[in-house]
Amino acid sequence: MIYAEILAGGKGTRMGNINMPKQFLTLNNRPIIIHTIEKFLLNDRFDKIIIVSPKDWMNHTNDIIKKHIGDLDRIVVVEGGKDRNESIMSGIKYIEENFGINDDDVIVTHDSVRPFLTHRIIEENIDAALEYGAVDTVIEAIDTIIQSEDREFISNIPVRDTMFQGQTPQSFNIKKLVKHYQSLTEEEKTILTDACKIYSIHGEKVRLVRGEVFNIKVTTPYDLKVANAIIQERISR
Ligand SMILES: Nc1ccn([C@@H]2O[C@H](COP(=O)(O)OP(=O)(O)OP(=O)(O)O)[C@@H](O)[C@H]2O)c(=O)n1
Ligand SMILES: O=P(O)(O)OC[C@@H](O)[C@@H](O)[C@@H](O)CO
Repeated sequence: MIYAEILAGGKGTRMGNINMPKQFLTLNNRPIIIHTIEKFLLNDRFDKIIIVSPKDWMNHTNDIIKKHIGDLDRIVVVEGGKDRNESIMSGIKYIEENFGINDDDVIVTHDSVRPFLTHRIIEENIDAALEYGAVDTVIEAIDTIIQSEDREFISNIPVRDTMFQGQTPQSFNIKKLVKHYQSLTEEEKTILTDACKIYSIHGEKVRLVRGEVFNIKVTTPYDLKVANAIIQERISR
């Protein structure tokens, strides 16, 4: 089975003073998360599309899906966890309880607040997850990346050609992901800002898929302006 998991279990604190998590803010009159879900619905390889939502926003999530998309068997809303990786695991728990996990099942996980991903990115994630078992979506670093251990002076300037910026989707063989996640210590879990690190921390290979510069994560009020500009530019084409 091939699953999509759209991560919307966060609060969006860096967006500042908003009265709802950022994934529910609108772009061109439709919630950001709806734009994202629609990209996944266009791909018929997904057996199930799991949406992970904060507990208090599950009704709202179901309501806006009904309103903007309709009542679809392929979509289910489940409760998120206290951090992003726990939210990923909540979706996997749902899969385990309802369908069981087979050796070759894969999951394409994606930030609900990256509404501009493309069909190509999704397709390449599915194919690479089936072949390699772990996939990250990245773009080449445009700026030189500066490393500073003390945050005051440069400790290293890595060769830029070897530097990439991580986006999503991140896609995994589900059995392997569960195995690796369960073997992490509690301390290791707290330093993970990224699901692929669950693999690299164990020295495991993760295949790269090229993302797009416009596949932005709507994190701050500035990003929201950029996202609106992208939408307006697409409407006027
Ligand atoms: N417990 C969590 C935390 C985050 N996410 C999701 O992971 C994605 C990327 O995370 P981020 O941009 O950091 O979202 P927030 O945690 O909501 O933002 P902030 O850190 O500003 O509070 C978002 O779609 C967010 O909803 C999630 O599913 N469960
Ligand atoms: O650390 P943050 O909460 O900003 O983001 C966590 C993830 O969403 C992030 O690792 C992917 O979007 C890839 O950049």
